[in-house]
Amino acid sequence: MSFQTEPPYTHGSIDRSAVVLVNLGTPDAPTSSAVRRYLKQFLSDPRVVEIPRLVWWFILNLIILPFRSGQSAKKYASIWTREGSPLKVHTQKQAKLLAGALAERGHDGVTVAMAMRYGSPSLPEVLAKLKSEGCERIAILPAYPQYSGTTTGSIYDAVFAHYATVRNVPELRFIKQYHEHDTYIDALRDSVLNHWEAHGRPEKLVMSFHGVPKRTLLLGDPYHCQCLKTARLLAEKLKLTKEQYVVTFQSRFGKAEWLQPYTAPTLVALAQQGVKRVDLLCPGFTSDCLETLEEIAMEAKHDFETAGGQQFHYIACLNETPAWIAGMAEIAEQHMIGWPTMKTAAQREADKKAGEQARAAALALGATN
Ligand SMILES: C=CC1=C(C)c2cc3[nH]c(cc4nc(cc5[nH]c(cc1n2)c(C)c5CCC(=O)O)C(CCC(=O)O)=C4C)c(C)c3C=C
Ligand SMILES: [Fe+2]
Ligand SMILES: [Fe+2]
Repeated sequence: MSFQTEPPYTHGSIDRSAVVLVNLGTPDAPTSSAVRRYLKQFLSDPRVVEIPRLVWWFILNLIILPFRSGQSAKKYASIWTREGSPLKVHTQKQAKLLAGALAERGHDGVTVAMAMRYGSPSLPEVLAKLKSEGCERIAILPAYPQYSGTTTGSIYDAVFAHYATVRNVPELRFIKQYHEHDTYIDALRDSVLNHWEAHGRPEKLVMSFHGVPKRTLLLGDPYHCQCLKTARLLAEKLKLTKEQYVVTFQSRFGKAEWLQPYTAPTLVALAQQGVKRVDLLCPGFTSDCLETLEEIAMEAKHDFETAGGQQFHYIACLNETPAWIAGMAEIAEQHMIGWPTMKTAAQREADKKAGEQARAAALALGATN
């Protein structure tokens, strides 16, 4: 094992703090080859698919990638924008706005970057760039409010793997979850209330979360409990009774049982029971993406309407809403406590002088810089 050579250590250099907003990742283009590359990296992660590696290698390379890449590429093409994949575009905008929000709150020594767990910009390249810019403290902010080993756990893996080759590792903080954070729940409530103010209320509010295999729940993954808690807190803030909302899970992959109830069959059942209007919100996704814009706003809407439903309203993700940008800033801020991100000019000047004195003392002892 060898570690990267560091630039010569300099006493008194100004170090910065950084927040890295990390999302899942998305293909570089809505083409079969780009989707294949993305799916191969994503679905090869043992956190995502927990079956014996050799068996999975054959299934992935001989069945899933050849068939799914083309089908998924068509779906991506249906949501692609001139700026690119919605997931990446929103995450980029959120990071930029988060930097502004932190600066407004008085944090002038914080860099905000965004990175993807799969695809680009990759976590290793972003973390290396931050290091080259002198960021000595890094807070990792996953785009997922609810913790799951399949998502947040995998971001931890990638961060640890990157620093496993680095000699001078920065101070690290990880934001594990914010499924019950007031600012997150309030931002969701505002989105729903704004929608209702403009369009009236539905008979049922459907809160649809990305699914995971049921087995992960049985093995101790807290994701399911955290989704239910988010839903309960949001329902309380909206003053909904149990009959007025339902929690469902979407995006099932493969043949195994995933968390239930599944979103699409629930919508069909609601329509068959005579429910004419549903509003659907995806609280677990902080940015709109393939799973919300195509699977929900197109496919699920079609399923509901085909089964006799009349109005299907999709309520967009938090994306760049001011309440959510402020929410992210508050969450990040709470995890940077103790970091010198709000130093006054006088404090900085004093730090610089102390650094110069330490450097002079080190040179006197024979150090070379
Ligand atoms: C194969 C197993 C999968 C698990 C487990 C899983 C968990 C999981 N995923 C998200 C968030 C997103 N998933 C997205 C796309 C997506 N997810 C899977 C599979 C699993 N996800 C696949 C194969 C895909 C790709 C699309 C497809 O071919 O169907 C996305 C959207 C990405 C985009 O580019 O827009 C998000 C976001 C969570 C939160 C989660 C577990 C909690
Ligand atoms: Fe997924
Ligand atoms: Fe999907």
